[in-house]
This record gives sequence, C-alpha cells and structure tokens, in this order.
Amino acid sequence: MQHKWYNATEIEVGSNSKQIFYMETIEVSRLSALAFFAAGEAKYKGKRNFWQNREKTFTLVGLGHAYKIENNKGTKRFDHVESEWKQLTSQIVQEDQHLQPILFGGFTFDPQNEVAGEWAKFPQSYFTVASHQLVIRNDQAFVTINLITNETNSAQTFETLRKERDELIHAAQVKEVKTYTKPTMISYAEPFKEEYLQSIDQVTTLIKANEAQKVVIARSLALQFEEAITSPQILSHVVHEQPESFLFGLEHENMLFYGASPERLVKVNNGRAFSSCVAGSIKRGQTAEQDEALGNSLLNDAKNRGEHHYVVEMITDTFEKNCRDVKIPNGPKLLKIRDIQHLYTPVEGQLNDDATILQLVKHLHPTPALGGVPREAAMHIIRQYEPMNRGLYAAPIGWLDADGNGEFAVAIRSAALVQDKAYLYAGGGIVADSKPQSEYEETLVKFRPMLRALGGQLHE
Ligand SMILES: C=C(O[C@@H]1C=C(C(=O)O)C=C[C@H]1O)C(=O)O
Ligand SMILES: [Mg+2]
Repeated sequence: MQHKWYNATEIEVGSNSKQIFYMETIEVSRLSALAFFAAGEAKYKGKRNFWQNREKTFTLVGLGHAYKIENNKGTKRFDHVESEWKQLTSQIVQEDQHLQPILFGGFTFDPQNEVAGEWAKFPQSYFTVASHQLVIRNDQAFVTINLITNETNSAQTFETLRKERDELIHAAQVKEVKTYTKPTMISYAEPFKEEYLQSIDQVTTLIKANEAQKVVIARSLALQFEEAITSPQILSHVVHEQPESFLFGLEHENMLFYGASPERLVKVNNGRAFSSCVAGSIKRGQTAEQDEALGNSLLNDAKNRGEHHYVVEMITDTFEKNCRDVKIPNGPKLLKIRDIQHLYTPVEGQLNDDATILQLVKHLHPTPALGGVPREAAMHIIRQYEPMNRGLYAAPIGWLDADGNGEFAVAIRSAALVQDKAYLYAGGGIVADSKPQSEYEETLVKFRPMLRALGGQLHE
C-alpha cells in the first residue's frame, strides 16, 4: 500500500435523515481486475460490475452496492438519475480526485416495451456506487470503500469492509490469472427467425411508403448450457477474445448482462465531449487483400453509406445543440474489429455550460444506429415488429463521476446470461434497399463474438 485517502461526511440522501458517507481509497500495486471481480463471487454475486474502455486506459470493477439509483420513469429517467447523483455528490468533499465515488449502470433501450421475457424484473434505469470500487487508470490501481449509512454501529461496519477489502486485494494480486473452461452448449435456438425475415420485408415496404427512412431491427438467440455459467468465467473469455472493444458486465439479481461493443455513445473528459457514428457493416476477409477489398467495397456501398449517413446527421445535430466547436471529418473511415468492419465517423465538441454527460445520453439515445429515423416512427415500428424486449441491448451503459466526467457505450454485441441460459442479441439498420437474407447474415456475424465466448458453434 502506497497512499491512503480517507473521508467521512455527513450527508442527506433523498428525504432520509442524516447519513454518513465514508470513503477510503488506497493505491495498490497492479492487480488483476478479473480476479478482483471473481473474488466477490461468494459475497457480492448479483451486485457486481465490470467495465473497460476501448483504449484499455480505464478499468472499473464494482462489488456490492453502497448506493443505488433505480427508476421506471420513462423519459424522465435520465433527469432523475442526474438529479439524484448531483444531490449525493454535491455534499462530498471533492478536493482530492482520489476521493471520487463512481456511478455505474445503464438505461434500458425502450421503457415502453412491455414484453416480459428475461428482462421482466429489470428497472428502466439501474445505477450503483460500489461498496468496493477498483479503478485502474493507465498503470495506477486504486481501491475504494464506499459506505453510506445511518447505522449506529457504522464504524464497525466500516472496519469489516476494510478487512474484506484487504482480502479482495490479496486475492487479486495473483501471479497467474486463473483460466476458465468454456461452457458446454446443449441447445441453440433462433426464436422468431421466420418472423424476423418477414419483418425485414415489411419494414422495407414501410420505408418505401415513407413511414420512416431507417429502422434498426434486431433478433435474439437462445442458448442452453449443460450447467450454470459464472460471471467471471464468461467475462474472462470476453476480455481475452475482444480486446479492441468496450467490455462490460453488469449483474442484476441472477442475470449478468455483458458484451464487447465497438461503439461509443458519448465520453466527457474535462468538458470535451466525444461520440462516434458506427453504422454500415461488412465481414472481415480471410486474407489481407480480401479484407482490404471488402473494406473498400463497404466504403463505396450506397446502401451502407445511407445507413451511416443518418447516424452522422443526427449525432452532429445533437452536438451542435449541446456543444461549441464541433468537429466532424468529411467522410467515414473503417473500424475493423475481430469479426466485422464498420463505417466509422468520430464527432467531438466542447460542452456548453449547461450540457452534461447525462443530458447528452438522454438526447442521443437511441441514435439511428440502434433506433432509426425519424426516431419516434422507428421506435413504433420496432415495438410492432420485434417480438422481444431488448432490455439493455443497444442501450447506454457506462459510468460517470462527481466532476461530470464519464463514458457510455452502446451495449451491442451483448448477451444476457441467466444461470444456464444465454440470450444473445444482434440487429442491423434497415433501409429501403435492405434484403432479408443479407440482413440475416449480418446478424450472424454480429452474434459471433458472444457465441465464441460461450464456446458455441459459429452457425453460418
Ligand atoms: C444493431 C447493431 O449494430 C449496429 C448496426 C450496424 C449496421 O446495421 O450496419 C452497425 C453497427 C451498429 O451501429 C448490433 O450489433 O446489434
Ligand atoms: Mg447494417
């Protein structure tokens, strides 16, 4: 242990009487984020989260819930999370950047979707401050205890957490990271496959009739395994196999929602905001030449440029309203990840004084990369033609701190794991000239990363 920062502040939470917010951060020598997550298996299962940015310069692991912000407030949910977070953090001494609690969580794709399924118990907004928070920034690792309580024996509870923390750190400072086997799949189903293929025809007809310009239609796979899969087991495969993406895992009761997304929704760093337009897809080639040829054909393909353009227009427009000094390159580049290549346009700007990361999330979600154009018409068509509930798939997932910094990814290339069952999600942007079979094949490519992590066959 090198440094220690400690603080205990008396605060008010909601309408609750006075509570004490205890925080203690220690800097520790480099440890395994996954092993730290796994060390919470006995005590914190169902209350853990994992996050790593694309650049691998920021890793966050949370064990336990020191504080939770949950709501079912539809369109007001973003403002609600923001005001509760502001109230909580405004009362904390923040002179030291190391005394920073981090809020991690997500907003579901569509609060108006009423299909129950695997998401039946999931709130529309689900955010938590961890009891044990591990942050690895560049090469420095910090472990924080957060405790918010009005118990009379709070000092004792805090001591217990300190002991636990030392054990967690010890378990995570391993020489060799544990390796996990892949689970054994016993059945693979494509629910509503025929309905999906038909819906692409129906949606293109609606688009030709000018009911919308673009609508993202998704579907799911339902997999059954021989036995329950644990969160550390599946996350370890995702972490090792998908290093180029945002990696995330969020537990809620007996579900783990996890994935490896290439798509940033928004990042805010010291008042500078960044987003990315990712839409338009083609598979990777078998050889370097083939890969380059596929990439070039994607860059020159009118249908994919169309899918992409709607996203650039909408994100640019949102940035123009919330930022100054907005910068967008002239045309898209290629974003290549293990299984797929996309058209990619980064967008950045300087946040206006009244704009915040959560306001940007609220205005950006869903971008036409996940919803469509116009937004409301597309959402209506999605509700009508998708027989499932997306839950957190295609939705904002990420973190923010008390200074207004944070980052949200769009939770695609993702799956929900419920003990011995997994539900994988993938979709694509439907425009006037979309063809059911090629959209279907595009979803197969998008299922691949999660299917591989689960040890599944690559059905092609
Ligand atoms: C909807 C998904 O991906 C989105 C749709 C894309 C497309 O249709 O080309 C590309 C990237 C994502 O914005 C998904 O992966 O499920
Ligand atoms: Mg597409």
